[in-house]
Amino acid sequence: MEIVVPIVTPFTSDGKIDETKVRTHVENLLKKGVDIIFVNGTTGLGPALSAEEKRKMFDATIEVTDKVIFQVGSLNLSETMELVSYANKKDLIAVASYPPYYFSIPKEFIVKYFKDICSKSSNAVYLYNYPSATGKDVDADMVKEIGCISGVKDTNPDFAHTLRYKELGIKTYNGSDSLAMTSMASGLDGTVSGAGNYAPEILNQIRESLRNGDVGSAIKNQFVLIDLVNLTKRVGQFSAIYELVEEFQGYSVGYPRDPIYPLSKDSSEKLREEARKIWKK
Ligand SMILES: O=C(O)C(=O)C[C@@H](O)[C@H](O)COP(=O)(O)O
Repeated sequence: MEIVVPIVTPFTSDGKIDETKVRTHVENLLKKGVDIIFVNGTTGLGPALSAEEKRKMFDATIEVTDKVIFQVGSLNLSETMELVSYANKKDLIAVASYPPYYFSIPKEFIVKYFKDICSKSSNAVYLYNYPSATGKDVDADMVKEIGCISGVKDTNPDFAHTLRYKELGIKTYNGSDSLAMTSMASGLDGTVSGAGNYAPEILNQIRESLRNGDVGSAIKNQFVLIDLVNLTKRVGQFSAIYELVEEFQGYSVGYPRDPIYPLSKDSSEKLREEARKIWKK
């Protein structure tokens, strides 16, 4: 029942990565029971990061822990390969990648993309499958055809789709916050939860309740998480997370970066007030 958090990327007001804030955030999450840090994911605005910025996020995180999944994917394979090679010299759990997104490409290209990454990587290679964001579904049959994927984060409301990967005997996580409890209760290896940035305690409470057979409490906390996530989606999920980390964890993780605009002062205050009503810490 692992808790994996795809961390935010803390930017300064002029759009640079603030490595000190990365380390502070990672240290706190580990203290709060998070097991693995996923860098350069969706919540980390991965597709908006340059290769150098992805590397910076990875370097800042591995200063604190080697329990890291390093998302390296991009639409420039040579950049991705540079990051894979860079990771070959480091200690981490795995490199990961979403499939090439935006462009309509044949399935064979996706298979080749992951085979190319595997051929370069001395680390485990994980798939980040997020069909609603990338427009591509690299399902269990494709993973079998690729033949070298040893883990997957499947952000998918279709839990049966996620279970199919587990049949392959690979590390399997679901990346939907609304399925955090199900992911931990169902024989997957755990949950990947963006909400874990600001509410790691809730994920831990769900896990402890499940370990104690207290499904009632687990579901109650899952509903709190769902309500918080739905609240963030109403104002801009990826900007709202920065606000709620400060509100609930007590430190700043800087700002998002335009065009993922920071919330206005008024929106931030309203969000925080609503969030405190949902989660009476
Ligand atoms: O930020 C990441 O890399 C994640 O895994 C979480 C991501 O898959 C996404 O934010 C999940 O959104 P939903 O809970 O599916 O609305």
